[in-house]
Amino acid sequence: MNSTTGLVMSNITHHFGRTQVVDDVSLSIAPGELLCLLGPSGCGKTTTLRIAAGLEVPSAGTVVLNGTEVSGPHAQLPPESRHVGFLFQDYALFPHLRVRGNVEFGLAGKPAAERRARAEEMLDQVGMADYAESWPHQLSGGQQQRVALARALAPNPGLMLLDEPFSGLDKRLRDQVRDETLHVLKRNRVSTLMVTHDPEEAMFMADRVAVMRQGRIVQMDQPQTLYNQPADPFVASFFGEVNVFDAAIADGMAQTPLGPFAASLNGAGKAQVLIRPEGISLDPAGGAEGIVLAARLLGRVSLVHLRVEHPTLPAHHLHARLASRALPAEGERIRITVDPSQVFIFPAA
Ligand SMILES: Nc1ncnc2c1ncn2[C@@H]1O[C@H](COP(=O)(O)OP(=O)(O)OP(=O)(O)O)[C@@H](O)[C@H]1O
Repeated sequence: MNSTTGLVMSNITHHFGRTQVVDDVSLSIAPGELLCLLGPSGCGKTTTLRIAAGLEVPSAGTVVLNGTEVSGPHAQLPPESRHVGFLFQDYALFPHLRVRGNVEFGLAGKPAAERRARAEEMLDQVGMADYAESWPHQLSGGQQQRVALARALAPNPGLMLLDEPFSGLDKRLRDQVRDETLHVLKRNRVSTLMVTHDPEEAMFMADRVAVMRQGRIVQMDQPQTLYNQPADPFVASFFGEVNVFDAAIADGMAQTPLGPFAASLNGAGKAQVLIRPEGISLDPAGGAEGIVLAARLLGRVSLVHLRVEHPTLPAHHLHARLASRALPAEGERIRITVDPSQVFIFPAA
């Protein structure tokens, strides 16, 4: 990417007192790209976003925004000079201003007619044009969040920063507002850094995802690459439950109760084999047999608890997610097969 556009954060490190919470983070966001920081609570996502915003001064490293150093040895610009837009869970609308006044707020200094036209354009984009004269307290949570998005985008920021912006909404509304937000951000081609702890949300929103753990970026790539080629067990299991087997490697194969799987690890030794529940399917010709302990329809998929036995390896309790709605009976013996693309083998920890 051209280093004069978008956001470039280089070797960012940050300490609170003696605790290091961001550890040598480097990332870049191209114009119009949406990058999600994804990770468990306390891994340093929000601190990284606050450093990009100018709300936190990093202990070391540089932040360059659209070609200008905004944080680093030569400059430390305050948030209001960075031309960034914010959308936070609790970034409330100004209660004393009507919806129109809220959206016009960031346009101070522009002629009144221009402010009004821009506010109307943005309210129209987020489907809130009919509410311009409403007060914030008259709106639902989802409507307020749409107005907050219009307000943040109205000044045409060079970067949008979103911190768990949908977590205050209930699930149904969240899905809808999330979808609308993605389309509005993409239509406006604004570079966006978003923080979430929800892998599904990251995959829904992001062009690329940076998975963070203990202040470091563990893997940064397109969502499908993270899902299909996770760098380590932490990334693999962050995208959903996995069945875990401790396995010995013999002749390049990891030995599990579900059969051997080709392992490209060097030499013999011990491995950790992770198998996604959706990688297991019923197959009368399958090579492994399981006893059904329980089976539940979860909606679009069924979850089947299986006990798998093996002549020489310990028995294993595992979960299979089946697309089928026909549930096997408790106690039934079924044959299963495993999709190798849903099997990940790493050296044992
Ligand atoms: N102002 C502060 N002073 C001291 N410690 C802080 C401060 N802000 C955050 N921390 C600590 O830094 C660590 C990283 O916090 P941060 O908010 O960046 O993580 P996060 O990944 O965004 O987690 P969460 O989703 O829970 O907010 C945490 O251990 C947190 O307690």
